[in-house]
Amino acid sequence: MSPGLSDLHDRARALLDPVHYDYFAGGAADEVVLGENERAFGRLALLPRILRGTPVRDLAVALPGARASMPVVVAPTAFHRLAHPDGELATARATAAAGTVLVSSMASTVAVGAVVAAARSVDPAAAVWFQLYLQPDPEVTRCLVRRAEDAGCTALVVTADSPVFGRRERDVRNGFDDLPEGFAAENMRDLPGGPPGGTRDIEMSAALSWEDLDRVRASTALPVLLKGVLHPEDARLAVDRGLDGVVVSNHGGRQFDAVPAALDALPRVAAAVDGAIPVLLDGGVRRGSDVALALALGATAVGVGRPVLWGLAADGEQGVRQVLDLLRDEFDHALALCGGRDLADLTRDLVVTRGTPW
Ligand SMILES: Cc1cc2nc3c(=O)[nH]c(=O)nc-3n(C[C@H](O)[C@H](O)[C@H](O)COP(=O)(O)O)c2cc1C
Ligand SMILES: CCCCCCC(=O)C(=O)O
Repeated sequence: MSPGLSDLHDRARALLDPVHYDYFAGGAADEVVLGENERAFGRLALLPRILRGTPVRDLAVALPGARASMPVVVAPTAFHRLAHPDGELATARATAAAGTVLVSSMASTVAVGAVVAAARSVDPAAAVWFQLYLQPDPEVTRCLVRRAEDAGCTALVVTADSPVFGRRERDVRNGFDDLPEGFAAENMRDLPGGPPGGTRDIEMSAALSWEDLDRVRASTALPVLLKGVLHPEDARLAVDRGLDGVVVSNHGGRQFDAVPAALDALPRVAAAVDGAIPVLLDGGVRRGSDVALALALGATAVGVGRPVLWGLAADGEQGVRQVLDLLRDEFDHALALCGGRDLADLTRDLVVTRGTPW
């Protein structure tokens, strides 16, 4: 982690309620995957090309429903008002100012309409995607999709890695199982079957299937991406079923502590997709060189989760700006040192395993 990010992390830890810090920082069970996500980047090295660069590099990338100024988007994370009173509004403004995409969590503490409005107050063309957990009651899912459409979101990201909620032992130890008084998952307010004026719980369901996802695909004209893909066969199914992108992700090590690091799962997923749709990756991205490695292994862009929360907790909108600016500068620097002019120059032949002659 760069000194800039680790400083923000230290400040965030000092400012946050320790129970909320643990919720943000923690992972499932022994937190093996949490650490592996970061260590996986350290096991690989980049093999630069020389004498083929340019002084000004093009970092922009076309994504479903968005053109981003760099291949780094803000991954969906819940409950930003626990990190800072401005919550998701601050994150949305900072992300729009950085010219990239905010994936707004269904478990946001600000309703999606206000999140999009905050982003568009900075840049009228700002792209916000809506992250969705399919709900067992299809009518609730339909309402959430409509809310995202009405808010002006430009894509949906369906998270499918949570048939049940991960065992997060820090949260169990801390007794953190509900939001404090005065905070709510605002997108869940006034939904069918919920209390009038109140919020419904977000439900995880092991009964959901590809057919439920097909129904969402058929119900909207928005691009639909699938998040939580690790098995190449699931990536192939996503292509076959007309999805618009996949996100290789183990939920930041928060769901199942027996899965591979996200980066280690990427090459086979990218091979299975074979360029048919964009492949995003999140989990453990902490440096611009991590972004370059992921792109060289087949990612179209990466998502960052916790670093954004540390920036938000440390310094609100400014802190999130700092995180995104830092990653952009570092990535641009890494691209220059690889002899790259644009993202297409980050190819598989640049990646070697550290510690073994190649
Ligand atoms: C505090 C926290 C809350 C999260 N909430 C969500 C969520 O609401 N929906 C979702 O799909 N993923 C959620 N995630 C997972 C992130 O989208 C992403 O996969 C993960 O944070 C990436 O790893 P990183 O934190 O190492 O960058 C959450 C992650 C964290 C740390
Ligand atoms: C049942 C509450 C759902 C909140 C989801 C947030 C999340 O995905 C996380 O990793 O935490």
